[in-house]
Amino acid sequence: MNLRQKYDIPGDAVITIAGTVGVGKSTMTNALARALGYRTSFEKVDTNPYLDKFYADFTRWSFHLQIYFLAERFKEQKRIFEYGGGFVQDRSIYEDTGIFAKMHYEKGTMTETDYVTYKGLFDAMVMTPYFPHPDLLIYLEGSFEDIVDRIRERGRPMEQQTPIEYWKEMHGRYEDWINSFNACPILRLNINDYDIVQDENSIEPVVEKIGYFLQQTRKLVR
Ligand SMILES: Nc1ncnc2c1ncn2[C@@H]1O[C@H](COP(=O)(O)OP(=O)(O)O)[C@@H](O)[C@H]1O
Ligand SMILES: Nc1ncnc2c1ncn2[C@H]1C[C@H](O)[C@@H](COP(=O)(O)O)O1
Repeated sequence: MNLRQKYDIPGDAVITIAGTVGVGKSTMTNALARALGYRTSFEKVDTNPYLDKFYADFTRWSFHLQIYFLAERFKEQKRIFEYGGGFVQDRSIYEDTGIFAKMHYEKGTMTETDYVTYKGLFDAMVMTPYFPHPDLLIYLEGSFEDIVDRIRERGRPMEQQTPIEYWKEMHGRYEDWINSFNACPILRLNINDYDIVQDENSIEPVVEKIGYFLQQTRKLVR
């Protein structure tokens, strides 16, 4: 019996991993997909044609980057739908608008016209009854200091050159965002409570929590 069966997790659920840059979403996505026998859906970083340019000049490229991410995530959504679920997704589509686009607009690095255009497109595509929301959003949280250490350790050049205030602002916004998020059920995990890098078996308590959580939410919708 595998972990998915042991904890009574359906084969067709869609679990999305949310949290600030560097918190450990990709690492969790891989570990969880392996444990559950699910497929993965990753955001493209290395082949993203706008990301380097965006970090070099937020004002010039923020609209282009948001449109690119929206299109990519929507294509992934279609792929997940076509497979009939059974996916772990690295970052939710909701963070694009709720964190990034909003932050750049409010900080003055995205114009109001661009923000209104982007938000209108996002709402028309995503916030409708036709868009299947994930069965569960796992929110990874940790202290700002631990997360900045992880960004440094990973060492993506564009992120190293970004002022620390950017990560601080984002960290604060994530707390506010998750406290008012209601598009799907949320499971919060603190990064100090597991260590899937040092100990692969520490994924089992996470899977157990997911199983328990999905059973509770299934009871609620019945
Ligand atoms: N549970 C963990 N314990 C220790 N280090 C971790 C853990 N999860 C991720 N990391 C490290 O933190 C860095 C960022 O992780 P990553 O999964 O790429 O984050 P994200 O996808 O959220 O940006 C990487 O260097 C990764 O090896
Ligand atoms: N919607 C976004 N706007 C701006 N930047 C974004 C967006 N989504 C992801 N990013 C950036 C942040 C990181 O530098 C990379 C990858 O994110 P990660 O949290 O490391 O998976 O893309």
